[in-house]
Amino acid sequence: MEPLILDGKRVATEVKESLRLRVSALKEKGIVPCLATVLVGDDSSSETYVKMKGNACRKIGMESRRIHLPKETTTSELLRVINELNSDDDVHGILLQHPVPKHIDERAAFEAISIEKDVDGVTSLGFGRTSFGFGEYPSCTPAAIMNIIDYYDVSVEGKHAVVIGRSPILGKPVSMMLLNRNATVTTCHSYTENLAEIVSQADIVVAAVGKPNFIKGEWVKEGAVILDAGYNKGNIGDVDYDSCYEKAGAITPVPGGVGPVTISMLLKQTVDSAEKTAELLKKSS
Ligand SMILES: Nc1nc(=O)c2c([nH]1)NC[C@@H]1CN(c3ccc(C(=O)N[C@@H](CCC(=O)O)C(=O)O)cc3)C=[N+]21
Repeated sequence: MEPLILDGKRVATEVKESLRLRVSALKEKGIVPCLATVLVGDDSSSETYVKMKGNACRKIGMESRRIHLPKETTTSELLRVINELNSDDDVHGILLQHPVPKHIDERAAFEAISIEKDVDGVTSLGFGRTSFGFGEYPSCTPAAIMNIIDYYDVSVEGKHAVVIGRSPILGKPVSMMLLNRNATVTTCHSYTENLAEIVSQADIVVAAVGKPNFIKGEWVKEGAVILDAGYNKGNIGDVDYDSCYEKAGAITPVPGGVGPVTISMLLKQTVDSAEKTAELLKKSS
């Protein structure tokens, strides 16, 4: 049987439609939700992603402030920029695009983002809260995966979810979020032995390795739900789509799957943050 195509574009469009109304309501109160994006260096695909994020903001009436720093930027210079954004009341969310050039301490830069503005869920505090199940802003790609799962009513409780990848803003937090929804979670990574055998036991497969077409259809159980969070050069996912299509019960395409929803989650969490500012202003006036 042909799998259900999990249409991320459609999910993202619905999320963004609902945000438009919230953005106009905020603007009536004099608050323009604003996301600051920080890009260091001149990696062309990072530039494309950051542009897409800024454009998506403007399309729904939000503001985006784009900060582009040269590749020679030092860790302390980057920290200073982040601290300025932290104390700027007009900025409701900060996104530091990963990866930064190798000489920069990326973890230190992520940690410098204040928790109120960590709409991209990159701080250890944000991760810890998300893991405990009360985090306000989970990382955007994990949030997107959960959003797609919910939109299509994929059942999670008691299911075996196999996550391939354990990065701090993708594999690790999505593993925790699935665990919090009562899945049985296996997190695989580059040291995992018998990967194919583990994947073959999965009801839900989340691919987050960053290796093009890595997950093969032969590994996958008939009827499994496959979510491809991989982004590789040339818009190629981590899932070998054609072979997995034959086996899957449901599958996200690339492009048009997890990616667009990731951006809509970033916008949503920035609007959430702006609404909290509005609440605080109301209380203090
Ligand atoms: N701090 C940080 N947070 C991130 O969330 C983050 C990051 N760094 N670094 C890079 C990755 C990558 N990422 C993507 C988001 C959307 C698409 C996306 O929308 N892609 C479209 C196609 C893109 C195109 O049309 O060119 C699609 O899949 O349909 C892709 C990739 C967010 N990331």
